[in-house]
Amino acid sequence: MGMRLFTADAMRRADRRAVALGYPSLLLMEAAGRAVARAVREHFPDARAVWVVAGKGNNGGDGFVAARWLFLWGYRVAVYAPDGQAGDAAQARKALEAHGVAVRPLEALDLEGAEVVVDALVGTGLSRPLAGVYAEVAARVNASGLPVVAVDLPSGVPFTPHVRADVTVALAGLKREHLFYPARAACGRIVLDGIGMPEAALEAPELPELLTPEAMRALLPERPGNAHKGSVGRVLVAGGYATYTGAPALAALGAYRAGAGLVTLAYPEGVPLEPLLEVVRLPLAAWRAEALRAARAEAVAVGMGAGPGGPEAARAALELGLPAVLDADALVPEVVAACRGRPVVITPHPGEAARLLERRAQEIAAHPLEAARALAERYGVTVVLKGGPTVLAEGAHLAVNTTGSAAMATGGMGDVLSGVIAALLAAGLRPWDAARLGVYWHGLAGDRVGRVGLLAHEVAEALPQAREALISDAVRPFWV
Ligand SMILES: NC(=O)C1=CN([C@@H]2O[C@H](COP(=O)(O)OP(=O)(O)OC[C@H]3O[C@@H](n4cnc5c(N)ncnc54)[C@H](O)[C@@H]3O)[C@@H](O)[C@H]2O)[C@@H](O)CC1
Ligand SMILES: Nc1ncnc2c1ncn2[C@@H]1O[C@H](COP(=O)(O)OP(=O)(O)O)[C@@H](O)[C@H]1O
Ligand SMILES: [K+]
Repeated sequence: MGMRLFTADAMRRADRRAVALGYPSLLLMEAAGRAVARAVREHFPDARAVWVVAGKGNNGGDGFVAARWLFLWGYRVAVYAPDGQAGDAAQARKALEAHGVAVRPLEALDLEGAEVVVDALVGTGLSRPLAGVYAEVAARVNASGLPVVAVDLPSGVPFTPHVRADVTVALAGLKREHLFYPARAACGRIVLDGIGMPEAALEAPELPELLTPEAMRALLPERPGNAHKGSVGRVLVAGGYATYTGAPALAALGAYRAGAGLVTLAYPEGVPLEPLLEVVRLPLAAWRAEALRAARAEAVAVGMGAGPGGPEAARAALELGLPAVLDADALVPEVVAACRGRPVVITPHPGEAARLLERRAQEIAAHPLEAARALAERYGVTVVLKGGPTVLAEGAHLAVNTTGSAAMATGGMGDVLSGVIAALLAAGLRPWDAARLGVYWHGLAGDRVGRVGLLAHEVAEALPQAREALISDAVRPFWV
C-alpha cells in the first residue's frame, strides 16, 4: 500500500475505521503519548525536566500519556491543562493523576525550571485560530526559547499564532501541515510514529500519495548487462535561444545522468550552445518535425530556454508523436491544450501554471494540490507542479514529493528535471511513473549535495550516486 498524505478529516476517518476493526482508541492514545515521551528522551538526552501543556481533546490526552511515561522514567514533570476532558483524554488524565501528578490550570503556567516543553494543546482538531489563554500559552512557550516537542502538529498551525516546535511527532500518518509551508516551518524536525494503527485503517487511495524510497525504488528502470546506447532510451532535447544557451544543455546533462543511452540536442542554428562532449547536436534553420526525426528518439523534452520560439519548437516536437516533457517556453495554453490524452508531462512552476490556469501565481503556490488537479483536469496531461514541495497530478491521482529543499531554488534546476523525466519516458516508463520517479530522484540528488549554493549541474552530477543509494536501500525519508 502506498503512503498517503492525510487531512484532519481523513485521519478522523482512519481513526474510526481502526475502532470499527476492533482496535481500542485508548491503545492508540497510549502509543501516541509514549512515542512523544520517547521523542523527548531521544532528541533531548540531557533534559531532566519536562513541562507539558495540554488541551481538552485527544491531543491533550496524548500529552497526559507522555507526561505519565516521562514521570515513570524519572523526569521532573509539570502539567498544565484546562478542565473538561472527556472520553480517552479524561482517562489519560486520570491515569496520570493516579501517580500523584497534579494537573494545574493553563493560566498558572510557569516555565521556570523547564528544560523541554511538550506542546499538546491542539492537534488536528483545531477549528479556528488560537485565541485567549491558548494563544498566550503559545506565545510564552515560543518566547521562552525552550526546546519544544509538538504532539502531532505545532498547536495553532496552519493559522497564526502557533507554537514553533523543534521536533514534531506526527501520529499515524503525515498531514498536509507537515509537508506544506508555512505550517511546515513551524514543525522543526518531523518524526512519524505509526502508533500501531492497523494498515487497513489507513488505506485511503483517494488521498495524495507520498513518494517514498520503497515505492520509487521499484520504478527504477533496470539496466540489463547487454544494454547498448540504442536500447536504454534515446532522448531528444529541443530548445535554446539567443542568450538561453545553458538550459537545453542542462536538460541534456540531466537526461544522460538519469541513464539515457543517447541524447540529441536540437536548437536554432547559430545559438552558441554550451559544449557537452557526449551530446549529438542538431542545429536547425527552423523548427520542423522532419528535421527532429533524425534523432530517432523515444522521448522528447522541449521548451527549455526556447524563448519566443517555444511554442513553435513544441508543435514540431509534438508532431513526432513521442512521449514528451513540456517545460518553460513550451508551456502556453494553445500548445498544452493540444496534448489531451497523450503521453505528455508538463513541468510548470507556479508562474507558468498561472499562465495555464489564468490565475495568480501566489494563489497557485498557496494551494498547489488544487492547482495541480485543476491543470490535470483542464489539459488532460500529467502535471508536475514544481515547488517546495513539488506536487503531481494525473487524472484523479495526486502525489507529493518528499525530497528536495530550498537549496534547489536556483536557475537551471527545472531544466535538469525535464531531462531526467524525458530519460525515464525514453526508458519506457509511463508518464505517471516517469514524473513521480523523476521528481523524487532529482530532489534526492539535491539532498545528497544539499547546501545553499547548489548549482543545477551539480544536481545532475549527483543523480548516479542518488540512484545507487536508492537501489542499495540507503535512503531514509525525512520523517524517520
Ligand atoms: N489520528 C489518530 O488516529 C489519533 C489521534 N490522536 C490525537 O488526537 C488528536 C485529534 O484529537 P481531537 O479530534 O480530539 O482534536 P484536538 O485535541 O486536536 O483538538 C480538539 C480540542 O481542541 C479544541 N479547540 C479547537 N480549536 C481550538 C482553538 N483554536 N483554541 C482552543 N481550543 C481549540 C476543541 O474544542 C477540542 O477540545 C490528534 O492530533 C492526535 O494528537 C491520538 O490520541 C491517537 C490516535
Ligand atoms: N524550496 C524548495 N524545496 C524543494 N524543491 C525546490 C525548492 N525550490 C525549488 N525547488 C526545485 O527546484 C526546481 C526549480 O525549477 P524551476 O523553477 O523550473 O527552475 P529553472 O526554471 O531555473 O530551471 C524544481 O524541481 C523545484 O521543485
Ligand atoms: K499540538
